[in-house]
Amino acid sequence: MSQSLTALPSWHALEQHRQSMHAQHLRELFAADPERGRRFTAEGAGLYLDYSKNLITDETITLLIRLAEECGLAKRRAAMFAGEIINRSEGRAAFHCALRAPAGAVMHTGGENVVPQVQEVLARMGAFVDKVHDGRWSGATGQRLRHVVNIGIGGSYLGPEMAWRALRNFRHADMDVRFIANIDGAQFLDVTVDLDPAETLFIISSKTFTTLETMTNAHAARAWVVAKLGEAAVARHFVAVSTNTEAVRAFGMDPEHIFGFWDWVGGRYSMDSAIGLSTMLAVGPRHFAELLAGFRAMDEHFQTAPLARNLPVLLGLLSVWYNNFFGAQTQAILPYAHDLARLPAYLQQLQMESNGKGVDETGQPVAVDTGPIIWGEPGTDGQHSFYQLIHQGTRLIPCDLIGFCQPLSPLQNQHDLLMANLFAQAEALAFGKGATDLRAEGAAEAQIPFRVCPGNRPSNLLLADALSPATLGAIIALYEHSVFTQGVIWGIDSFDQWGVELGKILAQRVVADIQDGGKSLRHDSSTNTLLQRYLQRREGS
Ligand SMILES: O=P(O)(O)OC[C@H]1O[C@](O)(CO)[C@@H](O)[C@@H]1O
Repeated sequence: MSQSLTALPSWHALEQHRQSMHAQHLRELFAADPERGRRFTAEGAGLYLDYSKNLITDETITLLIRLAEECGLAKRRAAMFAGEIINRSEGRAAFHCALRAPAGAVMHTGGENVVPQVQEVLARMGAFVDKVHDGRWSGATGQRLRHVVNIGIGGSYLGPEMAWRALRNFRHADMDVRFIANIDGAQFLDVTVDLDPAETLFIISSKTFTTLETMTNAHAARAWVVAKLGEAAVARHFVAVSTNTEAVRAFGMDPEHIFGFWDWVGGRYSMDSAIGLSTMLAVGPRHFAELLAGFRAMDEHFQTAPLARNLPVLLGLLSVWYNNFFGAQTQAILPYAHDLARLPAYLQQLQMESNGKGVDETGQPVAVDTGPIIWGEPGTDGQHSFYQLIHQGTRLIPCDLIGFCQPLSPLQNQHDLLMANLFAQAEALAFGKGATDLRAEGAAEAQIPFRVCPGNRPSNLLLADALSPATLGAIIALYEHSVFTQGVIWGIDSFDQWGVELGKILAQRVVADIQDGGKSLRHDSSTNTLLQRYLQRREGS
């Protein structure tokens, strides 16, 4: 696919069109078209996208849409929603859209309508959450379980942690949710330091139930509970979320306490599956249902809106535009919402694990760059740190700025100040400030080269009314489908992640080497020397 990608008529046309964009500046594009800020907008699932401050013209969008058509986006999208095996290297469907299908919908994969199973797990989750909330499910000593610790990593952690923070205003009054992901004991000790095992419920979240970090932390948690409450307490203080029921049983957990999901749910696409149990414990079943409704609304928009007005398609194609035609290597996610502090980290896995691929679906090397590096921090913090490089540095960094009209945490006029910064940054990025304006303001001539902000730095601005559960669901599904759109253009499998396996296997070998005291080191000279030094010095002096 990717060999022929560069041979597509639309790709050629985009290359030529890109040349014609060299001399264009957003200042002129806006001056030439007073309607630009209204025309280059789209709406769906409660989200308003202003993409007018991108380095685009009408022709750019026409050509990008043509590219999507020539790459068969509509057909690939239909295949995903039909539960076909689109994750070919793993022989699986990527059917996360079935997780938010309404009860009664019919969605087949592998010849089976999976909606009843999804609904059954959701109902079990809801019943369990209600019991924890009203105290019918208590700890082994009869005390209320007020603290939930989710043990999981990657897709079994980033979504739940992001949602715990994002939905701060919707939390059940006395639920405290914490997360242990890292195998570094520092995190376990830090998270549990002030917890009482008698009031703590652990959720062991792992699709495979084999992940070293998660299994190690799960055993540490088990020992921590057993030390205070005895072996019999495990059943009251541990539940599991996994597709691997056999392994959960082997861990010693009652099958009744397993909340399952399916191999057609990728880890990084699983926050709306049972992996969201900690989210449901945090915000309750009703808000969790609203979160799913937000995902669903964006699924519907993605399936039905014309490509040129389709939010995920536009975002995905704009990413391709900068990645492949401007050589942009990174993309910044800048939420102007403190509660979305972990969104950049969440989207990092979603985008980089999905589209960080060097071969196409047929196993041939790709001919063009694929997934960009995703990074970011909430505004306004980032403004006082790395925005300098975005405004005046030598690299082009397309930015997604995200804001909300209504504050859920009103404090004096601070929301207006926050939003003023958001709008001002988008303006500054696009239009900058030239030497003429600086001179007119009386800037010292010697300072002018340092003070000029060239502008012409692209951004999307995503605006929603409030950071509600439904809005969060819509935002996540927006990025899921944007990532999908990009993957279709590049012709890659966005749903496997073979690249992370090698490190896992080598780590197991190194663990064995450390355990036998380095007697038979068979690595390269660098690794051997590092291990020897570590073994000599790890006890300290
Ligand atoms: O849920 P599991 O199976 O423990 O895997 C955790 C994470 O590890 C990965 O496989 C990558 O190492 C991710 O894709 C996944 O989200």
